[in-house]
Parts: sequence; C-alpha cells; structure tokens
Amino acid sequence: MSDKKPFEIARETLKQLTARKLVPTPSNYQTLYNEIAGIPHMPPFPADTLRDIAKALPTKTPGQQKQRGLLEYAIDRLNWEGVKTALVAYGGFVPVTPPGNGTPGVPISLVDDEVGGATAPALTAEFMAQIGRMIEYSQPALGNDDVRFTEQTEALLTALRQPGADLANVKQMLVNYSHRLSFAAEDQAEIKDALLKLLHLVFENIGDLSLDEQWLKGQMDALMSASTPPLTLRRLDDVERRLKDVIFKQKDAKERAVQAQNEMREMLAAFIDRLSQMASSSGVFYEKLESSARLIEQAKTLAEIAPVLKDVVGATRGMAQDSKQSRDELHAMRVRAMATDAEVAKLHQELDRVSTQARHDTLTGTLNRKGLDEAMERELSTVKRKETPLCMALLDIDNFKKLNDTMGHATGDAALAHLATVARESMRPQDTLARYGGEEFVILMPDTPLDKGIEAMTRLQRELTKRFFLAGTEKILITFSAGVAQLAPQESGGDAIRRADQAMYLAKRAGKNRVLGA
Ligand SMILES: Nc1nc2c(ncn2[C@@H]2O[C@H](COP(=O)(O)OP(=O)(O)OP(=O)(O)O)[C@@H](O)[C@H]2O)c(=O)[nH]1
Repeated sequence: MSDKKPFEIARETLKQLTARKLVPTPSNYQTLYNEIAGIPHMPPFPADTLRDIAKALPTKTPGQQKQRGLLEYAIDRLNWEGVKTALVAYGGFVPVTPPGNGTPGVPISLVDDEVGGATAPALTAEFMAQIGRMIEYSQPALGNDDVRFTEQTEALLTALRQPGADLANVKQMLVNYSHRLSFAAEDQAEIKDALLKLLHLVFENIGDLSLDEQWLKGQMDALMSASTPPLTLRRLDDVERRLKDVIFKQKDAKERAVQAQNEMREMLAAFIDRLSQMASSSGVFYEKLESSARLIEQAKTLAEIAPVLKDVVGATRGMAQDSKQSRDELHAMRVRAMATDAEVAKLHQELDRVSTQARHDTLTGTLNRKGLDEAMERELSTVKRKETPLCMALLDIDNFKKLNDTMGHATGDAALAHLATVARESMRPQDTLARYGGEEFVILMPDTPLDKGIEAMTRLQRELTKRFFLAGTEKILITFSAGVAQLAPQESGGDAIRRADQAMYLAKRAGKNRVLGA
C-alpha cells in the first residue's frame, strides 16, 4: 500500500492516464488508481448483472421468495459473501436466519448440526414430534386408498419419532412425502368435487322423475342447496336427514304402487277372461242364428218354422242373460278399480303428511322431537370428538294459554310459527331449533359456553320485542322464559335438557320474560 496522500494519488493517476494514452473511463481510472495506491486489483462489483440474475430467479415458494430477498439485500451492500450464501441457500431451499448486522444470515441445515445447532432452536425433538402429529392428523383427510402413500407416511412417522434420528434421511423422506402429498391433496379435492357433481345428478334425476309430487320436489330443491359448497358437517347432516325422509316415503309409496298394480292386473285378467267368454258365447249365438236362418229359408210350412223360432228365442234369451251378467261383472270391476285408485291417492296424501312429519314439525317447520333426538346425537358426538362446549336452551312462551283463549287457537298457532321464524333468522346457521312440545322449543348451540348461550337467548328476546307478532292488524308482543344449560362432561343430552327445563321453570317463577342459566 502506497504512503502517498489520496489527492497525490489522484493527480498521479490522471498523469498516467495521459502518459499511457488510456481512454479516461471510470474503470481505467480505478485500475490505475489502485495500482498507484498499491491496492490489490479488485474487479468491479457487477451489481446490475447480479440484479438481473436475481430478478430471473423464480419465487414460487416462500423459501425461494425469502432467499431472493436476501440476495437482493446482499447485492445492494456489494457483499460477495452475502450473495454466495443466499445463492447456496436458494439452491437447497433451506431456510435461513434473518439478517443480523446487515449481512444475510447463516443457513440452517438439517444435516449440518454444527451450523444448525446454535442457530436452530426449532430443530428439537419436540419440533420433530410436532411435525409427526401434523402429518398424523392430516392423514384421515387424505384417505388410505393409496397404499404406497400410507406406507410412506408410516415410515416417515417412525423416522420422525426415533430418538437420534438420521436428519439427512428424515429430510429426504420429508421431501418425498411433500411431493406425494401434493398429488394426494389434489386427488382428494377432485374426488370431493366429482362426488358432489354425482350427488347433484342423482338429486336432479329424482326431482325430474317426481314432478307431480310437490313435497318431494321441495325436498329435492332443499337437498340441492344443502349439498352446494362450502360443505359443513351440519349441512351434510341436513342432507342425510332429508334423504332419509325421501327414502322412507319412496319405499312406502313403492309398496303401495306395487299392491295397486297387482290389483289392477288381477282385474284386467278377469276382464279379458270375461271378454273371451262373451266372444265365445256370442260366436255360438251367431252360429245358432245362421243355422236357424237357413232352416227358416228351407222351411215349407209354419209347423217346421215354430221349433226353429223357439230355439232362436231360447238362444237370444241366453245371450241376453250372459250379456247382463258380463255387464254387471264389468261394472263391479270398475267400481273396485275406482275405489283402489281413490285409496292409493288417499295413501299418497297420508304419506306426504307422515313423511313431512317424520322429522319436522308441520306447524313451525322446525325439527320435531325425533329430529331433535337425531340432531342431539350428532352434536354429542361432535362434543366428544372436538371437546367443544355445547349449550342447550329450553324456551317456553309466556301466557300462551291467555293468547289462545283471547285471540283463538289459530292465532296461537300463528304466534308459534312467528317465534320459530324469528328464532331461525336470528340464530347462527349451526344452531338447531326444535319444537319440544306445545309452546316449548329447544335450541342446541354448538361451540357455545354457558355465558354465550345465555347472551344468545337474551338477544333473541330483544329481537322478539323488535319484531311484533301481527294478529290481523293488532301488534302483539310475544315473550318467553328460557333456561340454558351447558352440557357437563359425561352428561346425557336428556339430562342437560332437564336442567335447562328446571332453570326455565325458575325463570317463570321469577316473573317470566327472562333467561336463567342452569
Ligand atoms: N294454538 C296452539 N296452542 C297450543 C299448542 N300446543 C299447546 N297449546 C296451548 O298452550 C297453552 C299452554 O298453557 P300453559 O301451559 O298454561 O302455559 P302458559 O299459559 O303459557 O303459562 P306460562 O307458561 O306460565 O306463561 C295451552 O292452552 C295449550 O292448549 C298449539 O300447537 N297451538
């Protein structure tokens, strides 16, 4: 290194540029300056070229994005070491620690324990166990149809849980697993879409076949909308319940149709039998008439004609009797056919009524007791699986007898339907509303602790005060008393409802129009 001062070096550099007849470019100046100053020759930092390279690098994964950011950071600081580290890390998609004092961080390697040990606290046994749990929990969603993938998953889980596992090996297994996982996840999504499409086709088809059945058509429309994404277990539960109703109705209707068909077949057989009897007896009759006509033509005296006429009269009388008998039998058959027809129509109506009532209350459209039992079963199994709180409320309309007595039973009915509508519209979609008895309703509120359940019922009370019930032109305020219980561990649904019922009773005793927790 020269001991000249910078301005002396600069002057000397200019002199040398002229003396050596060099073009005065910045790079020639820099080279001569370094030479005179005794600074070792350093090629200029190709920042622009490196930036172009950085720009061309793909950033498809978060790892790549991060490495490219670090590369640009190093280029800005003309830091060769940083460029090298970022590029090496980019090549392996290995995560790096965040930049500390202005230089890109040191890559954590799953393989190199010395480098990773100090800076990668995440790579502990607990971390590996967590990855294992994550893989295990996602397994049911991917199905187990692909035997090789299942085996690969099991091998990876075993490797992850082995104390002192060979990290290089685990890393390779993870890479292979991720690769296969991406296909398996895509497959599952496609299978779900395809199944949904098939389900819709089936619904459409049943709906088209049953144009004349209003109830069935309504159920099909509801099924179509319930099976439209986004799907939730509750919506699928609704699909299942409705399909059960449809199947129940179809089964009964089919049995009745087969029975009616058999009766019709028997009648038709009897009718054809009768017709052939008529045909053969009328054939005999016409033959008799023809031979009588020939005898009459050939007759020369009245005495010869008389017995022939007697035969004709006898045959005609027999024919008339036969015809009358046939007519009577056919008439009886017609009456029977009409009666069967009327019976089938009546049964269809009855089936409509019964199957609508199977799980739903016809007056309010809410679930009935049977529907509630099924919904409760489903909620209880979710509680067990997910360990989430489940609240149930029991509502009883206040002074309902008085409303019935003063305004009439029909108005009472309309008030019940009004309460159900307001409740349905103000509750969350995942809540279940059921008519428990006369003027009592049960609401199941999943994922809801007691305080939130009480809040929800209080909100419903407020909503009812805003939305008056209109009996003709008269505005009537409907209130209710409610008890809310949160399902206790090991408690049955019935017991929790009984506790809610007791709390509701206390709410009545305390002055009505209030909500109490059990
Ligand atoms: N309109 C109508 N009334 C019903 C129906 N089911 C039950 N009820 C009537 O609801 C009334 C309930 O009366 P109560 O049990 O004395 O209760 P309440 O008058 O509401 O008194 P509190 O509960 O103490 O506020 C009875 O009169 C039942 O006949 C129904 O489907 N429609």
